[in-house]
Amino acid sequence: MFSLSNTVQPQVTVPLSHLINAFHSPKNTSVSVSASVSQNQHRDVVSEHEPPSSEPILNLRDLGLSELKIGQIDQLVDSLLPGICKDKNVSSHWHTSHVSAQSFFENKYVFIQSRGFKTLKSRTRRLQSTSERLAETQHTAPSFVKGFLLRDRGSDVESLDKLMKTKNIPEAHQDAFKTGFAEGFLKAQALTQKTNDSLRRTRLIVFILLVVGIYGLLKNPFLSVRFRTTTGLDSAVDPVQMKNVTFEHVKGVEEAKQELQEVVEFLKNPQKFTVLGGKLPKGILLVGPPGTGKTLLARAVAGEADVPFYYASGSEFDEMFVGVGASRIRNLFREAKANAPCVIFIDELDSVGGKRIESPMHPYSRQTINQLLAEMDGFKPNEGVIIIGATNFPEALDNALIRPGRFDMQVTVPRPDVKGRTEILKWYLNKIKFDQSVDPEIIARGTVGFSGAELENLVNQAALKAAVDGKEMVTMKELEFSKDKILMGPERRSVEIDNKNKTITAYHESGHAIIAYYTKDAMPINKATIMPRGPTLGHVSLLPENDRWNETRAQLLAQMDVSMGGRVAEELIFGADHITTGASSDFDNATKIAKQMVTKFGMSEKLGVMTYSDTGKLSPETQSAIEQEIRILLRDSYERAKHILKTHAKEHKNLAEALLTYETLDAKEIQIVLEGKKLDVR
Ligand SMILES: Nc1ncnc2c1ncn2[C@@H]1O[C@H](COP(=O)(O)OP(=O)(O)OP(=O)(O)O)[C@@H](O)[C@H]1O
Ligand SMILES: [Zn+2]
Repeated sequence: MFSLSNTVQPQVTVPLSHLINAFHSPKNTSVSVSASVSQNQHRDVVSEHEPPSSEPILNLRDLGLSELKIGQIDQLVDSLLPGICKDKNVSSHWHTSHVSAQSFFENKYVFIQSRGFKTLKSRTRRLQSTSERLAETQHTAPSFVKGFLLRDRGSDVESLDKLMKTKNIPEAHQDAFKTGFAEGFLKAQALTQKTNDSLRRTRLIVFILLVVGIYGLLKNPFLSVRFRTTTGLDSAVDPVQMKNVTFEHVKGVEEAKQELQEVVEFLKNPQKFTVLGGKLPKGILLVGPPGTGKTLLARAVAGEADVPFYYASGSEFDEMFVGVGASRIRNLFREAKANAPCVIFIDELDSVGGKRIESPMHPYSRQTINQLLAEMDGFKPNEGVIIIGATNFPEALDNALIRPGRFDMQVTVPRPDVKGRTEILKWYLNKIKFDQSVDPEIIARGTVGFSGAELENLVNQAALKAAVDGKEMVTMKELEFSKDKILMGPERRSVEIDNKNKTITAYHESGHAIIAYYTKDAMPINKATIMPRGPTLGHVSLLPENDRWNETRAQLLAQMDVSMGGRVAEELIFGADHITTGASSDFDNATKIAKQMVTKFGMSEKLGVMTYSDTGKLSPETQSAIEQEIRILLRDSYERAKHILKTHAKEHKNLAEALLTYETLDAKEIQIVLEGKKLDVR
């Protein structure tokens, strides 16, 4: 994802995960972590902050830890912050962390700092433990640079976050909002020609970066790790051979794995595959929320096929210098083609291939995206290069990218359901010591909406908690503790669905399902779920038995009835005063059908077999006759749905309860519940 701090205040930025990698280094004899948060006395965006403190606050050895696991650093920072912040507002929900660590790495003092927006994105990046990312952005910084960096001010996160809160911006759009905000901010600055502090600072930092970059280049030959700056001066690419990462390591995303299996076959033997007539996309788009394992899956594809894996992050292509993004892409593909078969993975594809490219913030991204397109067009399918892109927002992608011959295959990587969550928890629990009290399934039930990365974090935090408390093993208590902690953390609020809402959703979705089940002409149910996905809290999906070319009047009415089922359920179960806004798209749906029946399909007796295309040209009488008909159709549909739900009140309740327990039910399971039989506990 687009990272604001990179662009407004270009600087050495290292995700926390790199810190953690540094900690894992065997040469690491002593590590200290210090954390501070910028204190906010802002009135507008360009607020002034206290310079972050740089004294180490805590010594890892004091904690008796020799190394930090992924996620533990977060907890450390979390628990340190309240002590540092005098300002209660900041300490209760910190949004930016400024963490610095000094570690003995390659016999040099390494200064690592991480800062920037604590978006969901940056959070998951922090959770990542990939060694290639370490290689990408690690810096050796001489002490004079260190001094500069330490004196640098904090960012403007608090004010932005507050603004987003007051404007009620949904989580999914927050990054875009921040981008827009920053763009507006920069534009305004350009307009008023005010060379203020921040701009001067930016220049200073660009200069420092250049120095650091050159320094890094000079140092390169002597180091086993490549040091790359965010300036992109060093645009070399190294493949990362991920031994040992296979599909076995990715839990709870069975469907995605199945879809990718064919890609693995292809990579194992591209020529043979194409001779046999196999046809494969060049590009595969992995679509899903942050931390669901997209990177892991891509890596597993390479691992399964035992081919090189090239990693690039779209946000790195965000350029300040002309043509660097484009030339990086060129280098990347040149390398990859020379080592085919292989996998090129582009994380955060939306930040290089997004639609919002004509902007002062991204003056050169057009070039970058064009280069990417040219490269993708420039090799034949049997050359054995597979490009896997990952994005959280497929809608934000430039259309040119998703045309045939480019990223023309989409694989969804959803948040895991209760079964998937259990598997993921078990997987990570097996890496630590835990006692018999631990029941992964109970934790899984209580973590609706958690991604794989968050579940991993949960287990690690529990392990840290146990260590800090001097316990030998993790028990259920620590797991519950870290679950609650993550749930109550500032970032999870939107995903934490309280029981009341969950119950309403369960009855709402069961309402749809019951109508579908007991209406003769409705499509068969595919599955029902109360897993939140995107903006929805749950959904019921239906499957037409075969492709429908024509639909009968009865089928259309049945579809309307099914749509009505959600709201009717809410009204019957919770009372007319407690109906929710959750049914509005259901009504849209039903209204659309009713309207088409009347104005297009000639299915209204009153208006006859005539089509009414341009409603603007109709007489007021005809207009109101149409509206009247639509209203009647909708009202009748509502009544039919009500009748069915009243008749099957018992089944409705059973189904809602089953959904509350299992979250997702497939067609067969729904049938079992509705026939009054007991579901096997999975
Ligand atoms: N399904 C999963 N099974 C096992 N581990 C997982 C799973 N999903 C996430 N993880 C853990 O979380 C880490 C981060 O996940 P990963 O980087 O693959 O997510 P992502 O979907 O690529 O996120 P982003 O969109 O932020 O790039 C992984 O390295 C792994 O340790
Ligand atoms: Zn609904």
